[in-house]
This record gives sequence, C-alpha cells and structure tokens, in this order.
Amino acid sequence: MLAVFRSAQLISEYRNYINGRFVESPNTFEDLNPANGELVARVHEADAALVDQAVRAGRAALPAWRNTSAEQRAQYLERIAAVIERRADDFLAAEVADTGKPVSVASRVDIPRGAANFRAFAAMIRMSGGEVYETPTPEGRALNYSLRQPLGVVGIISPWNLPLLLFTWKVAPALACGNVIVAKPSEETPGTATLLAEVMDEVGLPEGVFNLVHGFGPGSAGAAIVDHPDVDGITFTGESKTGATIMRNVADKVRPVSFELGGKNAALVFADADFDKAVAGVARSSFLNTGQVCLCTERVYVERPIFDRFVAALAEQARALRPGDPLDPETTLGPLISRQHRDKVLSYYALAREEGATVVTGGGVPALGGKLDQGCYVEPTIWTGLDQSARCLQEEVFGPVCHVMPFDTEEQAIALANDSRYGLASAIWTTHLDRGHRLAARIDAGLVWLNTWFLRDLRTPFGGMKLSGLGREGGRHSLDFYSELKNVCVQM
Ligand SMILES: NC(=O)c1ccc[n+]([C@@H]2O[C@H](COP(=O)([O-])OP(=O)(O)OC[C@H]3O[C@@H](n4cnc5c(N)ncnc54)[C@H](O)[C@@H]3O)[C@@H](O)[C@H]2O)c1
Ligand SMILES: O=C/C=C/C=C(\O)C(=O)O
Repeated sequence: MLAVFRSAQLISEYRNYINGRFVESPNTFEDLNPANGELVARVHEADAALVDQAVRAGRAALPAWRNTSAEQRAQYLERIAAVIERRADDFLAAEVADTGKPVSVASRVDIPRGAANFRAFAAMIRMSGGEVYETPTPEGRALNYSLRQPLGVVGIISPWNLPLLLFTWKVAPALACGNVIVAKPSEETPGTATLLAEVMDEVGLPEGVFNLVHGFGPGSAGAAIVDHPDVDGITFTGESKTGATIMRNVADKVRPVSFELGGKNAALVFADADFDKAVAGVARSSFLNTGQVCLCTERVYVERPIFDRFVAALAEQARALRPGDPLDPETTLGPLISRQHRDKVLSYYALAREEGATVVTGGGVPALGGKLDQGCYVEPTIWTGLDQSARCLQEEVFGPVCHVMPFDTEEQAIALANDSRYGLASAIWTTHLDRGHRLAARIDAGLVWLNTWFLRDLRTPFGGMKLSGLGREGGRHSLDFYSELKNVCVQM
C-alpha cells in the first residue's frame, strides 16, 4: 500500500498532451485528494488556443492513421493495455488520490477495466466485418458492400466517477475505428488520463492521434472542444443537463453525439427473491463507489410481505460499511468527489427530512478523526416513507443513499419503477424468472440486471433512455458510433 501512496506523491504536475508532446499552460488549477483535502497535483488548463492546437494536430495525423489497418490498430490497443497492466500501481495511486475511492474498489473495478476496454475493442475491430448484398437487376445483378470509415477528429469528454474506466471506454473504440482524438477528463480527476498519455507516448502512437487537454466545461477546454468547427463528433458522459447544453451547442454543426447521462435507477425486490442475495446486491448497487456510479440504485421497491425485514437487513449492510483512509484495505466507503458535491448530497439529506422521510440510518457526516475530517465523507443513508413524487425520488442525488418503498402487485412495481424522467439501469430480484423476463421487457431502462448488478459484457449495448442518454456504446454499437458507414453499389 505504501508503494501505491508513494507513487501518487511523485506526480505533481498534470500537463496537456498535444501532437506527441506534454504541453504546459500559464493557467493551472489544483487537483485535491477528496479523502483529506491535500494537493495531489497542479493541472495545466488548456484554453481554446491549446484545444485548437490539439484539433489541428489530430487533423494532420488523420490521413495516415485512418489508412492503418484494423490489425495494426488492434496491435496498438493491445500494447496500450499491456502497459496499463504493467503500470497498474501508478494508475491505482493516481486514481485513488484523485477520487478517494478505496483501493479495494479501484484495484478491482477501475484499473482492470482500463486495460480490458482496450483489449475488448482490439478484438472487436479485428472481428468486425461489413455487409454485402447481391442485388438482382434487370441487367443481371449488382453487388452492394459496406465500408467502415472513421468519423475523423473525435471529441471525448468524461466524468469523475469512474475516471479511467469511462475515459478508456471511449478512447479505445475511437482509436480502433481509425479516429484521432481530442479528449478531456473531468477537472476533478486528471490523473489517470495523464498517465494514459504517458502510455500513448511509450507505445509510440503516432503524434497527433491522441491528444489530451485538461480543464473545465463552460469557458474552458470542454466548451472549446464542443464549439470547435473542426471536431467531427462528440462523445460525452456526464450530467443530463450538461448533455442538453452540449446538444444545443453542437446543433448547428449537425455532428454525431453519443451521450451517457444521469440516472435515478430502480431496484425491484420480490418476496420470492433469494433474500440474502437481494440484500447484498441492493446494498452493493446503492453504496458502491459511495453511490457515485451512474448505474447505482437510488430507488428500491420491495414487495410488502418482506418490506420490514428487508429494510432492517439493508440498514445493517449500510452500517457495516467502513468509511476511512482509501489506502487502507479494510476501508469500504470512500468520500464523495468534492466539497461541492458533498454539499449537494447533504442538501438532499436535508430535503428528505423536509419532504417527510424516515431516516432509517445515516443522514449526516461521520466523525473519522485526524486528516480524514478534512475529507468529503457522508454517512451511507437509507430513507423510507417518501411519496413517489418527492424530489428525493425524482432527482439524481449521486451519493450513498437509497429510498425503500413497499409495493403489492407487479403492475404497481413496474409503474413505480417507470415513474421517472430517467431510464438508465435497473435491477430485478426474483426467483420467478418468467416474471423477471416479463418485467425486464416492460421497465423503461437501457440496462436491466436480473438477480445481479453491474455485471458487464463489453459486447452488449450500453446506454440509457429518456434523460439518461442518447445512443448506445459497447460492442458493435461503439464501432458504429465511431464510424461513418458507407455503402458501395457495383453494377456487375
Ligand atoms: N450514463 C453513464 O454511463 C454515466 C457514467 C458516469 C457518470 N454519469 C453521470 O455523470 C454525472 C457525474 O459526472 P460529472 O459531475 O463529471 O458530470 P458533469 O456533466 O458535471 O461533467 C462531465 C464532464 O463534462 C465537462 N463539462 C461540463 N460542462 C460542460 C460544457 N458545457 N461543455 C463541455 N464540457 C462540459 C466536465 O468538465 C466534465 O469533464 C452524473 O449525473 C452521472 O449520472 C453517467
Ligand atoms: O458510472 C457509470 C458507469 C458506467 C459504466 C460503463 O460505461 C461500463 O461498465 O462500460
């Protein structure tokens, strides 16, 4: 563990990476560790001029890069994955320092998926074929075949909750499809994206193919990417309201966009569920990463006969979580990402009381002592007793909190689950599998897990309905988004 901490201390400047060189800028901002408020690094903010340099570098690199073969690009992706795996400790240190997430979470979720995303899309681009149709014509026949060509210069903008996972979830397929990239990680979590630039440098990715710019959204690098006339497509993961802003800002350029946005995810627990499995599963889906996963459950609906027993058992799981030093392997609950985000979550803790919630457990800030009291910790919290129309049941909190409500019938359960402006993920806990499949088809969510949660096959479509997103990524859906598909028709 000391090694992890020490390597985090070695990094003190996060620079932009443009046209194969690390680039400083006169404006820097602080990257703070949310577990203790300590300075992790100074980050060089890219302004519109640096973003323009990055776009131009991409444009210049595109002709050669797009002419590489899928096999050549797959080999680059595999080399990138191998270096991520070799430098796993450095990535772990940077991720934990930026997010405060327990090393037990980052080492099992975030860092392995960083490498896995590159390996997955190396395999997928190798196997991706096209479409061919033989078309009868009055003269005989024609041959139709499709060509997969890159979008061009792709803007990637990612969030702070699963920084490396979500950044590479977009970088990997974009590169696989022959695009060049101008990518901006969240201002809260610049570390692992900067390490990824070091990896690109080490594997010898041609200059200008991968460009990294640091900064914020409005008035900074994020808006500069979106506004740049020579960016051919935008893939964004973040809040729904930010997605709407980006959509407005790219509208007149009619550029393809892929949005992975917010959620207010429901879990349905039936009386016939495996009780212990459902309790453990809902606890994990509510509190993993301190509730800062877009797929997390914030609304739990439980069939009435087991409601009281379920609430008591879930509260026991919440109380068993151990907030603490993220580098301590015993820690199972880290801080929220920032003071600002903690203020937001605590404002919902207060609102819930105003809206009449019963606070079954939590609702405040844990006293941890020492430096950790400078951290952004909150108690894992469970509410009951709110009306479905309450703001705490309609708005995304994005913290370690869920509300539990009883239901009596299947129809009631599906109506409650679908009573949301979001439609990202859901989990259904029942041993009655034909009911599970029936409800999975009726629930308004892009992702449905039956008797499990956050189990991922990277070939599957991933994305949300309603306010939760636009489009799907994952498997061939990523290849299709990061490509211009062309049809060629030949009169034989
Ligand atoms: N659906 C998913 O797969 C998914 C995954 C992770 C997080 N999320 C959502 O992301 C949110 C938390 O992440 P966040 O707080 O970083 O979101 P956010 O929208 O505040 O910021 C996301 C990214 O967008 C940038 N940005 C902000 N405003 C911008 C603008 N006007 N133009 C260009 N870029 C801009 C930010 O700098 C950051 O890099 C939650 O709502 C969560 O549900 C969704
Ligand atoms: O916080 C949201 C998590 C998204 C996860 C993925 O995009 C994935 O597992 O590929």
